[in-house]
Amino acid sequence: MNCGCAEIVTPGLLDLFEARARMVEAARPVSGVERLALVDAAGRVLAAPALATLDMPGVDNSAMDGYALRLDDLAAAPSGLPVTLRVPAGAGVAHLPAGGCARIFTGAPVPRGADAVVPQERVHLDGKGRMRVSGEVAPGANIRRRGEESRAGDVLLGAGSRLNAAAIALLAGHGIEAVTVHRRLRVALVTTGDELIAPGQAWRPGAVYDSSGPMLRTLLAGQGCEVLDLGPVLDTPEALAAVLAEARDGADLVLCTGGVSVGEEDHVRPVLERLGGLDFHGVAMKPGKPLALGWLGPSREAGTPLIGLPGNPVASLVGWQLLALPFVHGRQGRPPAPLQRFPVTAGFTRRAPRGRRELLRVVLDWTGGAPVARLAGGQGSHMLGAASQAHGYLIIDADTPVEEGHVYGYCPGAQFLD
Ligand SMILES: Nc1nc2c(c(=O)[nH]1)N[C@H]1C(S)=C(S)[C@@H](COP(=O)(O)OP(=O)(O)OC[C@H]3O[C@@H](n4cnc5c(N)ncnc54)[C@H](O)[C@@H]3O)O[C@H]1N2
Ligand code: MOO
Repeated sequence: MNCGCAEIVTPGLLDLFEARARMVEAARPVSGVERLALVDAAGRVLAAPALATLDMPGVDNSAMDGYALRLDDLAAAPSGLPVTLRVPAGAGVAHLPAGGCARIFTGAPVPRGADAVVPQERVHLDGKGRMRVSGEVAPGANIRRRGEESRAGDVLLGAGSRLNAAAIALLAGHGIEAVTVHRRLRVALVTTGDELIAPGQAWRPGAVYDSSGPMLRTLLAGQGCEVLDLGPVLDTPEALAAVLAEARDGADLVLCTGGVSVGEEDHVRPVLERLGGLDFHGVAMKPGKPLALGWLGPSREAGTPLIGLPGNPVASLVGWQLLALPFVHGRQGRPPAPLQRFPVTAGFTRRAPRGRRELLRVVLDWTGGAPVARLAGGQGSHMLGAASQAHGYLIIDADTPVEEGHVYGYCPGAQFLD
């Protein structure tokens, strides 16, 4: 399957991983922190480590619904132990009287003196309220020990950690009510193109409904960014320069789509060079080739960074995920993360991408018990259908054909949502 485009080998393209490293290197964290209630901090990035307030677990407690006992008492009472105590979750730490055992529930404090918990499935209760156990019981069985996960004062999450659902739960479990987080990143979004129209506007031949704008707004919102929406902009250098000058003030990053290729209607690069400077332009990736990083303002240090994503929507998506996202994370104070990849077998053949790495939109088929990558649909960089269905990308090195049954690097899409 191919998009029918002629393959052009462009000299001087930056290697994908080199471009990613340049993005990481260029991304300085923004200053400014705020104190937020934990419940309002989902998706935000910690600006200071979060410390354990308690030993976790706070007390020895039961991992099972069952019976807490002393192993010595059990060994000494072949006809069973009387149930002399009942410990529900929420009870304080009791004492287990010698010669008896305690009915206990998951999470309830193990009474002092008990050295094992037996799950109720392994217990027989006779008519006299005595409990007998089948099988061996190991010392410490089914007891979650105080402090086995962390101790009071330990670092639970370092500065730079994103507060995902599990992180929120971890801090909530320590009774933490408020956290210090980096302020939201302000991103100015500029879509370019005379052809772009918005939903509700009448379509005419040649017009294109703006799909990258809504896509990028969704992606930015998913990263907790504040979006200043400044598009669509007409394809003239004057219109673009005016919008970029406005975008520069008050944004931590300007994200542009379209107009970044080499035609005379593509003004991003020349305007960027006039209003600031260019770090790089052109990456050996397919889709996503004409991606640019630069800055608006007097210098890289004092200016506002700009990432120019290609106009084709799938090129924009891939450029965002592999290159813009690590930059956004760096600006948010998150540490760089490696691109997650693992080997997966291709279930199709395909001609070699010329001169650049190709990121094929694939789904993983598990029907044979091991994953096999299949094309998710048409691979043109204007074809959003496959991108919307794909589980991830099969990464094909430049000038390497895809052969069915051979193994290639698979890059899961879920990593870009974190
Ligand atoms: N002679 C060459 N032409 C092109 C090259 C090249 O190397 N030499 N590279 C091609 C590649 S690869 C890509 S990717 C595109 C990117 O071009 P631009 O970034 O300049 O994007 P535009 O020309 O403005 O638009 C391209 C395409 O995408 C549609 N588009 C743009 N914005 C949106 C949007 N917000 N929503 C939906 N669709 C959008 C636009 O209508 C065009 O069809 O350049 C190739 N050309
Ligand atoms: O091949 Mo472009 O990079 O269409 O995205």
